[in-house]
Amino acid sequence: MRAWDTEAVRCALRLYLVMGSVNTTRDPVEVLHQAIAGGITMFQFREKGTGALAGEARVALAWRLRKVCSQHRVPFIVNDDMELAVQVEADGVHVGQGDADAALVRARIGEGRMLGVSAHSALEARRAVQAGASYVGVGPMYPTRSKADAHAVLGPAGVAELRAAGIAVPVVGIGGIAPDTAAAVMAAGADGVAVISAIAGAADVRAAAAQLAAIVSGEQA
Ligand SMILES: Cc1ncc(COP(=O)(O)OP(=O)(O)O)c(N)n1
Ligand SMILES: Cc1ncsc1CCOP(=O)(O)O
Ligand SMILES: [Mg+2]
Repeated sequence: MRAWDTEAVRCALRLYLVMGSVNTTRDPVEVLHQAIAGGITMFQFREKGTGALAGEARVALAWRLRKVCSQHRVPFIVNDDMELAVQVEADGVHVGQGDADAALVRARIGEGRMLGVSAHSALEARRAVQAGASYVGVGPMYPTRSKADAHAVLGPAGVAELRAAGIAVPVVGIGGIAPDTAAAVMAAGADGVAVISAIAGAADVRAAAAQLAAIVSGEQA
């Protein structure tokens, strides 16, 4: 299992697709192929919400998506479920403040995997780092329809607050991010943006990913 040092994590966070079967009307495997072709740098399997797969069907989809990421050397993260992450040999897990305790997840997945933790304040971010987080996900940056129980909108100021408090770990912004807002999240101090609908819901997935990849790399305004 590849060890994920801080700079490798920072690079992986650049353009981070988060998706499950409920986030697209197409085959998620094909969407992932197109997103990788467009330039995503990490993928998170987030199978939750109304209509989400469960049981063997969920595990089977996780394996299919995991194999696509392996073929293209794109890091594969599992949302919430540390046992599924271990089962499908994921590169990491992402948990929120209402999920399993970050320190317990770190102990379960070992030091060779990434641990992402959601944070809505510098205090939560500091506690996540102390628990062993490899990166923190901060949001929602903007209003989102992809997470029914989202925290109050923070805006890019939520990222700037962490940096002003001296939080130096890799940070990714998430929530309602689109081509016209991604640059502001990066300018606030994020190392990358995490998106669901801006890519998974796009008519042309590859083009949507490529546009965001150009923006976060500074090649396009
Ligand atoms: C990269 C990233 N950041 C934040 C989240 C949100 O996680 P969480 O607060 O646990 O909410 P759910 O996604 O589990 O509904 C995330 N998934 N990924
Ligand atoms: C998982 C998650 N965590 C905070 S907002 C959000 C949903 C992001 O989805 P979208 O990019 O479609 O707004
Ligand atoms: Mg969660």
